[in-house]
Amino acid sequence: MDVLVFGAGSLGSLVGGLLARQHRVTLVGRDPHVGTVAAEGLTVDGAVECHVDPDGVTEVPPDASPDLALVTVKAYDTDAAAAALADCHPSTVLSLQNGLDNEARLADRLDCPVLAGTCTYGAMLEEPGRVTCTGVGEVVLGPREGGQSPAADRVGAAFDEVGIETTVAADMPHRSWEKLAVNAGINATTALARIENGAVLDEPASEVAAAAARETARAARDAGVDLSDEAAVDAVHEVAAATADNTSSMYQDVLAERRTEVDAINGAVAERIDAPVNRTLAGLLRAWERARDRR
Ligand SMILES: NC(=O)C1=CN([C@@H]2O[C@H](COP(=O)(O)OP(=O)(O)OC[C@H]3O[C@@H](n4cnc5c(N)ncnc54)[C@H](OP(=O)(O)O)[C@@H]3O)[C@@H](O)[C@H]2O)C=CC1
Ligand SMILES: CC(C)(CO)C(=O)C(=O)O
Repeated sequence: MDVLVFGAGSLGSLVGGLLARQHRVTLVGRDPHVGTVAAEGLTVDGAVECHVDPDGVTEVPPDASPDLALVTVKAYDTDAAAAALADCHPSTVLSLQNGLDNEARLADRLDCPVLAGTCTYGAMLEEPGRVTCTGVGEVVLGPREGGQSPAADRVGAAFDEVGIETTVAADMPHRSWEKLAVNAGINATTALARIENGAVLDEPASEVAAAAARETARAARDAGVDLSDEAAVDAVHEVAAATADNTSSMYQDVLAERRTEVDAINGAVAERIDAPVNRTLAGLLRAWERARDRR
């Protein structure tokens, strides 16, 4: 399979690197990382290890026509990804991003099947040319509207072939909303309280996280997806326990003074329904982002 990874930072480099064990892969990202990959190859270390030689470029090549375009930019760069991919007419697109609506925004601009995905692998770009797998998890993917499709089966088989733990799912709307509830509960709470994921199991953080997850479940039901409050809160507890020592991606962003994905997570819930907890969490993170912009 000819795979183009748009947004070869931490996650894109890990998944692209693993796919490059069997497939022809082009990493589109930033220098000096992609230049180093082009010159010296990509090293994957940590929980999975390999050295591979994908192409590394800063723009989608003019002659590209990939079988699969993998979107791994942050949620706030999704529209730019869609614009860049529109010219190369990929046969299939898969988003592995966190946050709501990434797939819908890609589908608005692209004339091919857009698959939804969730990913619980952990990845960290340590230095140009080297990405660490900080935890083996699972990729779940399928048609964004639910059901089955030949495109989802083909991509699932390509991931399986290189040893990525993969499930092709017929209920992606439910799974995407459940992942959103986990991120809505854990990410902003940990970023604002400056705690590791495991601390979300204890009061008073647990009540904040559970309230954000329950509101997310209500927004899911409002959108026609059957996610109960109890299932959403259970998912937060399961993930917080399984990733107890993790610094959530939003807490990492705050520590590194980077923009967060709060608009696509808590902000997206508060945009859809009256959700005071998510609105407050989003407001506090946005206030921090504004102060950061002024510094
Ligand atoms: N890292 C992880 O373990 C996991 C991440 N995710 C999700 O995956 C997504 C990506 O996360 P992550 O990999 O950590 O993020 P990164 O910021 O590490 O990677 C995204 C990369 O894409 C680059 N990029 C953005 N726009 C362009 C462009 N127009 N052209 C070329 N390169 C571009 C960014 O560069 P620049 O910063 O310079 O713009 C950055 O290097 C997020 O939605 C995240 O929530 C999900 C599960 C696990
Ligand atoms: C699952 C979780 C909460 C793991 O840290 C995550 O997706 C994130 O940090 O963005």
